[in-house]
Amino acid sequence: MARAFLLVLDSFGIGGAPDAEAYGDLGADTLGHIAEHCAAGLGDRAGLRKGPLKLPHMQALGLSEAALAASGMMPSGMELQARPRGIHGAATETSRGKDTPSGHWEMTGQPVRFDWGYFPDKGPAFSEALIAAIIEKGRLPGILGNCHASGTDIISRLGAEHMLSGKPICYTSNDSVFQIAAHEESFGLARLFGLCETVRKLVDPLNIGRVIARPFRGTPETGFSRTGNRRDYSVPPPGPTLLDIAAGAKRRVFGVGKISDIFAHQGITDMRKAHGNAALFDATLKAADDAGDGDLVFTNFVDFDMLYGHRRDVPGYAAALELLDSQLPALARKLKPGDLVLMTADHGCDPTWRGSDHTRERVPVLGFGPGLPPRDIGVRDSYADIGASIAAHLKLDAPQNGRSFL
Ligand SMILES: O=P(O)(O)O[C@H]1O[C@H](CO)[C@@H](O)[C@H]1O
Ligand SMILES: [Mn+2]
Ligand SMILES: [Mn+2]
Repeated sequence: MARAFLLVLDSFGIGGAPDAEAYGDLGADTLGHIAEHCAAGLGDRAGLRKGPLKLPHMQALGLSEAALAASGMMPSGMELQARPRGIHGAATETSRGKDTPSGHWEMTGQPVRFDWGYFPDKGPAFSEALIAAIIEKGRLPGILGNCHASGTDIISRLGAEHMLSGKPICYTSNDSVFQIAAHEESFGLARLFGLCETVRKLVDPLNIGRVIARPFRGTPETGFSRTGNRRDYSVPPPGPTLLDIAAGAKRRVFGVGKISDIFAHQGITDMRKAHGNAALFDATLKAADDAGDGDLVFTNFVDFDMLYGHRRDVPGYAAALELLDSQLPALARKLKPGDLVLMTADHGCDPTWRGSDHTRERVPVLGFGPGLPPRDIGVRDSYADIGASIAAHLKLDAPQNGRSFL
């Protein structure tokens, strides 16, 4: 039994989703395209990284095998292992949304079988009635934005007007999200969080997955940048997840990073916030020190998605993968006999793809632990097999969906 660690490399898809065409994502492949660009010399950035993508530890576990199984193609510059050392394979998403909550809930045993509400990307995104209610209940002079946008673009475009007018910047994407960007000082952080709670209630009837606070700082002269105080207001998962089962069995469930937000704080006993992938890794190591037999440590590494995938930044994404890969031995050294580490992703966000949204892809499933035998688990037909396997490992009741591969 010992402990289980579930590491989500947010948006680290490996291509090959059988339904990608329906999302306009046929051929999208986050790993494959990063590797291809790096091999062609298009992943270099002075002072950051250079040359082909190097992920020796994930490759040793069987990442190339997983990618080949998922997409039918080998990532450029990566080779098959004579003998992969880890659990390796891929998983296909059954939930219809290619968003963060759908991916995380499915991997913990609750696929999303309903359709989320989305806002249109032609014309105004939000209805007049919704805007009027937000203005009234939020006591606002109005709103800015009201469109699909990339969050970094829209604050550089509207940040100055926001500071002058006091109107928050409201925008969305192809995900089921209502995002609110506001200046931490001129608008106020607490006020932004309060507004998000108000809007959360207003968009509940529209079945919107998340309201997201996007605080930023800066001036029109120096430019604006987002801070680490992002907060997600998610609806709760559609049923009990692996986290609820573990917490109900009196196990500790460490939610590192935005995990707690994604699960609307349900089933988390220890919330550990950290800003940036490096700090998230350190927080995971600290949780490894604190977790006891039967406990679960669940970390989301958000930078892959937020800083590099959505920003279509190949060198940044490649460097972040290489950093995480280089840190894996430090986690391995913290493991005790019987521990299990599973690494996966929640969706893709191919940094070479058009637009700035997520991409429908399969995800890798890699696993290791002291004495854990290597195993090809093939292509799983739902992410839910991940949660089912962790439940089996921790000797917990099985979640409602998924089949254990252990
Ligand atoms: O462009 P930013 O604000 O980073 O937004 C991105 O982040 C949202 C939530 O993760 C996604 O829906 C996508 O639109
Ligand atoms: Mn995500
Ligand atoms: Mn995202």
